[in-house]
Amino acid sequence: MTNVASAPLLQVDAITMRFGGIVAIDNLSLDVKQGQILALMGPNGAGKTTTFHVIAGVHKPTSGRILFQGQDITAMRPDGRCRAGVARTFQITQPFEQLSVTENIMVGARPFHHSMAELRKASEAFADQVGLGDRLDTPAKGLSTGQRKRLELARAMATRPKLLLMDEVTGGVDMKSIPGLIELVKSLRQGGLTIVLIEHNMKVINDLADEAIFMNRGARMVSGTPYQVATDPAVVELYLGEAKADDH
Ligand SMILES: Nc1ncnc2c1ncn2[C@@H]1O[C@H](COP(=O)(O)OP(=O)(O)OP(=O)(O)O)[C@@H](O)[C@H]1O
Repeated sequence: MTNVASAPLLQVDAITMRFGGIVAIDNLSLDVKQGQILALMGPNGAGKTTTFHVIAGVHKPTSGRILFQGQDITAMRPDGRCRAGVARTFQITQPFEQLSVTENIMVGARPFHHSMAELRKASEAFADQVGLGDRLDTPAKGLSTGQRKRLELARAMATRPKLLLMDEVTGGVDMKSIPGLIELVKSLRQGGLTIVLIEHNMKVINDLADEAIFMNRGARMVSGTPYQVATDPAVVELYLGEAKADDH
C-alpha cells in the first residue's frame, strides 16, 4: 500500500524456538518490508508472542536468524535492538502508575536527550502525537484502557523506532475507542514506521494490514491479504472448531 519499498527491513529466517519438549516456533520465515504493516494472527498458543520475543531479543532462538536492515541481530541483546530501532508494545500495559503521562514517556525518551528541559519537551510532543496532549499531568493510573494503549505507543515511539511490534493494541479497549486507535496507527505508518501487529480483531486487521500471516502450532499456516486469510477454508475450519469447543 503506502511507501512499501522492496528491501525487507526485518527478515525472520527459519526460526525454531523450543522450550524443553515444546516447539513454540517451528521453522518460521517471514519478511517485513519498509513501510509495511504485517498482522500475525492465530489461535492461543500459535506462537505469536514468542515470535515477538525472538524478534525483540527476549529469547535467543534454538535455530535460525533474525536480520534487521540486513544485519544479523540474532545474538544482540534487547537493549541493543532497541537502540538499533526495534520497539514493542505489550498486550497488558505496564506504565509506572504513579507517574504522569509526560513522566512515563520521559523514561523511554531519556537516552535520546541531554537536558531535562529538552527531554520534557520531546516527551510532551510524543504525548501530543498519540492524542494525550490534554493529559500530560494525569497519573497513568487515572487513564482509561484506550488512553493507556496510547501511552504505551508514545513510550515506544520515544525510543525512535524504525520497526514497532504492537501486541493487541485494541485488546480490551471499548468499541468506540477502536476507530481512533486505528487512525493513530495509520498516522504512525504515514510517518514512516514499519509495523508488525498481533491482532485478533478482524476489522482492525482489515483496516490496517497489507499482509496477514495466520500461524498455527508455531508455523505459518496461511498468508496473504487479510481477506484471503480470513476466508481461507483451513482458517475458517480452525476458528469454527474453536467456537464449537467453547460451546461444550
Ligand atoms: N517461556 C516458555 N516456556 C515454556 N513454554 C512456553 C514459553 N513461552 C511460550 N511457551 C509455549 O509456546 C507456545 C506458544 O506460545 P505463545 O505465547 O507464543 O502463543 P500465542 O500465539 O502468543 O498465544 P496467545 O494468543 O494466547 O498469546 C505455547 O504452547 C506456550 O505454552
